[in-house]
Amino acid sequence: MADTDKAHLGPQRQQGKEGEPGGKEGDPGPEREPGPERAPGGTEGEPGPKGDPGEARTPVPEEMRLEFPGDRRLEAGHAITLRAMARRLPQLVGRALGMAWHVDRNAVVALLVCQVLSGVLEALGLLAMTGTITAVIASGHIVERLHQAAPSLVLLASAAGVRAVLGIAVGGLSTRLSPRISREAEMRLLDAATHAELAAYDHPGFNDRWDAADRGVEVSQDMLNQSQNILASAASLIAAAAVLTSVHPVLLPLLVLAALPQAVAGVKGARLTYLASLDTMKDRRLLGILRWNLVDKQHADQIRSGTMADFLLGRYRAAGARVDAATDRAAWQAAKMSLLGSLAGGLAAGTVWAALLFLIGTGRISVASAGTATFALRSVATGLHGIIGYGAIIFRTGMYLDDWSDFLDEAGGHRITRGDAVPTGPETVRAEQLSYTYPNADQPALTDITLEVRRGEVLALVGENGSGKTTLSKILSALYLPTGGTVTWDGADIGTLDAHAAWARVAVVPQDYAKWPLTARDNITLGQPLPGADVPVEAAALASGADEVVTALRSGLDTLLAREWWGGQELSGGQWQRIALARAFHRDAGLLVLDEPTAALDPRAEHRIFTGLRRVAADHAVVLVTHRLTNVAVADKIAVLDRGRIVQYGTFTQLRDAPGLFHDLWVLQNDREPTLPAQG
Ligand SMILES: Nc1ncnc2c1ncn2[C@@H]1O[C@H](COP(=O)(O)OP(=O)(O)OP(=O)(O)O)[C@@H](O)[C@H]1O
Repeated sequence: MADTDKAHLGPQRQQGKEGEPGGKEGDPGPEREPGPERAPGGTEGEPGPKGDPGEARTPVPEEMRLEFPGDRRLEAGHAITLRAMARRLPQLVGRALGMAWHVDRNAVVALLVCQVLSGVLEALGLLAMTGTITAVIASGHIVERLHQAAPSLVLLASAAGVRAVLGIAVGGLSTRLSPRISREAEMRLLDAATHAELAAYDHPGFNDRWDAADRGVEVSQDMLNQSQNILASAASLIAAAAVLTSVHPVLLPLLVLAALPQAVAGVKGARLTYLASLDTMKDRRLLGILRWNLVDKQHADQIRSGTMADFLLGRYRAAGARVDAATDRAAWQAAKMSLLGSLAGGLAAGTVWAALLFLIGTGRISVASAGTATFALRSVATGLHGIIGYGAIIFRTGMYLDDWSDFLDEAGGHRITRGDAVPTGPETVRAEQLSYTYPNADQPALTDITLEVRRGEVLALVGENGSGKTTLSKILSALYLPTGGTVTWDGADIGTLDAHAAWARVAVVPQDYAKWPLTARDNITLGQPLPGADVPVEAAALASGADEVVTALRSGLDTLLAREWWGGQELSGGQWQRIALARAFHRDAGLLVLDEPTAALDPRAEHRIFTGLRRVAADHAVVLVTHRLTNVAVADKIAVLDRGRIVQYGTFTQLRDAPGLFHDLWVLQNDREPTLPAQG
């Protein structure tokens, strides 16, 4: 069986948070945050091209480094503009609040109230500024002037104090909401992934989309902070703009114009960062996979015995260097952009200040109003800067979240869209001229397969490596749908069946069975106990030989099977295989698929399985995949596969005694005369 799932979602997600892919490391990183004093509680934080089979190919060494689909990169590059950002900002803030609303609506209401209050208080504070300045610069005795300024000063101080408290409340509410939003986003993503067709994993694009969506989960918790920073900036901007306009109407439009260059630079910076993140996605995934393989217990012995650590670390270093180089390039370009923006912004700001001086000089505004305008100008500038800066960040976050929601909409492009018929049985599984070609494969893995297995029968699939046995067993059990021909269960095409209901009727022991870090009982029942409590579990364990394993466990069925986990116990390879068999025998299924079910078993345990198989077959249609030809004597029918086609079909004795592939393999397997040392 070709193990295509080594780089699957599991390990990647596990490293996601601290390492890679999609982790923090190597991330081009968020842009520097604008206006830290502004926001209460703000935190940031194909396979190769399918060549023409007729063409001669130049062999290219295939590194674990793939190219990102160009169209998506282009799309993203074009999408990030100032206008697009202005259009999307309210939508993104709405989305963040919507997600938060779903998680905890009371907290969202409280958050919004705090923001509005904070804006109102800022406006009051600025207005109080005029009273204070007027009183302080008036003529008269200092005590009298201070007395006159007292109400404004009290208002100013109270507004600042209450705003500080509101800031703390907003911080607390965000801390409460953010992780919950992230978990909700992750739950939805995991749910979508488990509702994708199994074949999705064979499409290279699926992993890309998963990575991008996974990134969306990571940033989802930042979205609320970014939104509320924008809201805070907007609230104080509106308050200060109102005050500024009351001082003189020309000041506000001038200031908005002055902020434009920095807005453009901010958006361009966000675009560069996002594109760099897309460019490095494959290498970041590679880092994650390498990291996982370097520390995973399953490979720890082979890394040592194969002295592979230096080689793998070298690969890690090279991929990391590529990520760093791309990140540096983006950072350097963004810095240049930012410098230009700041220069232009500085010139524009100078114009605003000159206008203010002009207004004072020509007596159009009083000195007290000019004082207020100075503070309001600063507030408006910080507010604008906040909206632009956080806008650019949330815009980028929004792009990751788009990837996330796209994945949810279509389960990564592979949502299961089969029928809704609920199967019983199946009593008869039949393949008719079945063919199957893996995505992006040049050759079909199966061609023109016609066979049948009924309840009470054992059908064996034999053939050399890569002949298509595992693929066929996956199609018969409705895990894959054929790309040609049909597979029917009791006459119903498997494409018309409800997928989950169909899988509930199948018990599979795959070559690489899962070793769940659960108790022995849960490892057998898979969390789906049958009526009768432990009685069916014990019966399944007895049939598979797992009874001996369970008896030897410290707490029997209650023992946790995973030594890395606190209190767990570890099993040997063969002991695990007995548990995997018990799992299949326990299932209330009509079709039983056994793919090399005894590869790890000792002769006694193997004998027990095969002598018991006829009993098991009484209630099941059994498909048995094995290379041990003595074991297929138990089968009613044997299909011999060669390069995806059935080349022989018959009973054990018919095939063994007739010339053909089965006979050849049989002879080779039994050609084991011990070579005696030469007599000297
Ligand atoms: N996920 C996949 N994507 C692309 N090709 C695949 C995939 N899985 C298997 N194949 C190809 O399909 C063919 C049949 O593979 P399959 O695993 O069904 O063979 P098998 O007879 O079970 O082999 P083995 O005896 O080694 O387990 C092989 O050529 C293999 O390379």
